[in-house]
Amino acid sequence: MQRLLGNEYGAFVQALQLPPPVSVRLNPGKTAAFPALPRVPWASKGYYLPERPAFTLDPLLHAGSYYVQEASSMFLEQALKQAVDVQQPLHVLDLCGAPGGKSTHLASLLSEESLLVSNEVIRSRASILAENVAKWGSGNVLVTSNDPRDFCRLHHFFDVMVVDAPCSGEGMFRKDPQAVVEWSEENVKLCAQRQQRILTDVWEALKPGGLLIYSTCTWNEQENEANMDWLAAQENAQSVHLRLQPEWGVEPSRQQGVEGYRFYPHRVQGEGFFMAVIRKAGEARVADHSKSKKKKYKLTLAGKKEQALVQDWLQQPERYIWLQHGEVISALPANLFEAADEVYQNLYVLYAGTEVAEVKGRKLKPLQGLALSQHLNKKAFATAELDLEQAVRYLRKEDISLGSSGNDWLLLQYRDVPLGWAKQVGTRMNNYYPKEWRIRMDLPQELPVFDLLQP
Ligand SMILES: C[S@@+](CC[C@H](N)C(=O)[O-])C[C@H]1O[C@@H](n2cnc3c(N)ncnc32)[C@H](O)[C@@H]1O
Repeated sequence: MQRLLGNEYGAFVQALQLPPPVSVRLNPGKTAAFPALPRVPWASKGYYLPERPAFTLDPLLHAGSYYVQEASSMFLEQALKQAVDVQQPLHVLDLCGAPGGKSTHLASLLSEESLLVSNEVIRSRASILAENVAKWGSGNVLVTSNDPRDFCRLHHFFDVMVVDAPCSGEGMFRKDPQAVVEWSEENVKLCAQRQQRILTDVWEALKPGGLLIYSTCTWNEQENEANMDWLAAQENAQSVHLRLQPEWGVEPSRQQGVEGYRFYPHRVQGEGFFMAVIRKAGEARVADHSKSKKKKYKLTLAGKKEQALVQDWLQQPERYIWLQHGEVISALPANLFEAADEVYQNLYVLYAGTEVAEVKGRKLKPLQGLALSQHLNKKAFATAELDLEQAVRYLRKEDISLGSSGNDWLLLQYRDVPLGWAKQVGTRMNNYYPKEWRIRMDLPQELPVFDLLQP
């Protein structure tokens, strides 16, 4: 580091002793709030908080109104906005997706006609990714759990690929003491080799003219510039230049042909991070979304009766195609059918679009994905507003009582933002919050009040 930083090394070491900044990114599909907080300069919805609150006790976090994300990582927004026309319908891959920071960010930046495939190879982590994607509620994401090598089956499929690679984590040293314990020169070498393998494996799935956005949370050159130069030389790919504002403090870097962007804690309010963007050789082509007549599809449509029942549960139902997988009915933007089917043919899909309902005999049970969808038609359901304590107890999957009676599904909300479903049975209320998602921490005597989304 001393070699890389020269006379800035002292300031760098000092910054490592300071507490890491806390930042969040708001979900524009769920809140129009403009909090009176300092902004993350390179991300339109990123804000710094003065200290780290007990986020777990804020119902709006569980509702997907915001995501707690380290600020440097939000630079992805600049790569995407500067290097791609995000108004176009795109096929985008987030290869190393869990827990979902970059995927939820991508979901907010892409158009509704775009398909985001959000992948995580480790199955247990893929479930957390699916949970965060469902909470974000954009409805145009397929969550998959595959090894990078499986993506070669999707030949020239993606316009953009984000590879936020597993790395030696030097940039996380002040946030995660375990990263310090695990660091060794040998591990850096192994990480660099694994990254090369991952990049080689997925390259085939990128369209000619497509973009690769590569990032790590480490500083050594082997895992960063050297890897990008190696790939660009091997594949004849071009470096993509991003414009930086001097006040951001982001440092451009270059070993050979590819320009990278470095984030140091003494220069930016964020953790250590590296990003580079390269373009695959060849002509860019717009994705063909037309439906082929001869093809045998893997996706099955929901029956007419079921479709009729769920139709008005989403706004603008004509935008969707209604799928049925086992007992689950999901909605997918209709223009994505062909592309989604191709993904289903080749990969293991864990979550698709918006999970709307489960077929229970002749009845339908609304699902959590619907409650948290940005496109939910609230008018189709009875709603009830919870106070903070009721909301937290609901999210702990405790029994709560609102003193009402009835016999129907209730959409429970906190500050007008949906949290999930309950079913009234007479005066009793059954809590349908997903068991795996429940808050497990013990409650303090007094709950903190969050004003994060207040102006
Ligand atoms: C830096 S993290 C991704 C963070 C995520 N992009 C976000 O913004 O929330 C790297 C991810 O790569 C996954 N991973 C580990 N080994 C991998 C491999 N061989 N191929 C692909 N992904 C791998 C890890 O499980 C981890 O979830």
